Amino acid sequence: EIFSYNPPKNLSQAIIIGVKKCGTRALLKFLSIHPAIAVASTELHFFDSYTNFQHGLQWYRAQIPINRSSQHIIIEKTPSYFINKSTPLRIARLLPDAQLIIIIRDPITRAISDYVQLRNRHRFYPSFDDWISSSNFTQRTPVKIGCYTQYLRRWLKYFPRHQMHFVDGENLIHHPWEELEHVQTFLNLPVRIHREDFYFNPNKYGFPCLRQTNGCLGLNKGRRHPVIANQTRNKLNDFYLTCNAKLKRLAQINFSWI
Ligand SMILES: Nc1ncnc2c1ncn2[C@@H]1O[C@H](COP(=O)(O)OS(=O)(=O)O)[C@@H](OP(=O)(O)O)[C@H]1O
Repeated sequence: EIFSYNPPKNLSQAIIIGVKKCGTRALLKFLSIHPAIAVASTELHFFDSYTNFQHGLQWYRAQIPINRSSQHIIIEKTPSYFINKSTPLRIARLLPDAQLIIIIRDPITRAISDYVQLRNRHRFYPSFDDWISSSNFTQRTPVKIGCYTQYLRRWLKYFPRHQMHFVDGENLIHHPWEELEHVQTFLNLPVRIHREDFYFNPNKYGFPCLRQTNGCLGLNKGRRHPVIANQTRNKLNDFYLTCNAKLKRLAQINFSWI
């Protein structure tokens, strides 16, 4: 039954499939100001949860209400899709034409961001440097995720490269309008999001916000990061060197931090 749903004509779907802690929320929020785009306000976890998946595509689509008649592209973001084993096949079966948006950033910064989130949830937690000093540091999920190619390979089995778009999460912080222009072009949309739509907020460590009410992200985004030792950085740099080189080839991208 769930495979028999026919999407309404003229409605296309894009999904921000990840990556966790790379700026997925900022990207979705910024895209939501485009007149043609409707977004899901929460992470839907439809394709990575067996229970949610049983609700079927009709349920999924109902989670993304269309508020304006101009809206014809619906977008949701669930960062765990990128690393979830079942998700690529499920999306390929149900939404074979979906456009996949993948935001990635410097894996070291990403690992620190993931670590800060974990530390906030636990009362006692080792420092980042101690955490990386252990011999099995590459097995820690926050470190592993930053080796993006391991997961990207799986996606490329189900989707051609031209159905994917990579966003530079570092540049989204410094020049959001540039990254958004690329996304709008990828989605075949006229460019409606411009430099004037943004300002940099000194109260949010200089992160960009939209020039509108509630235009900044919430307090759980843009957290303070710990300063890390050179030794830690070098260790992570060595680990990510091969991953990044593979990424450059596999994704055919050339971001400044790769
Ligand atoms: N404009 C703006 N405002 C605030 N934060 C911004 C922005 N752009 C990118 N970022 C970075 O996004 C990081 C959080 O990424 P995600 O939204 O993908 O996190 S999550 O996976 O949904 O938890 C978040 O990570 P932390 O700095 O560790 O909080 C930010 O570095």
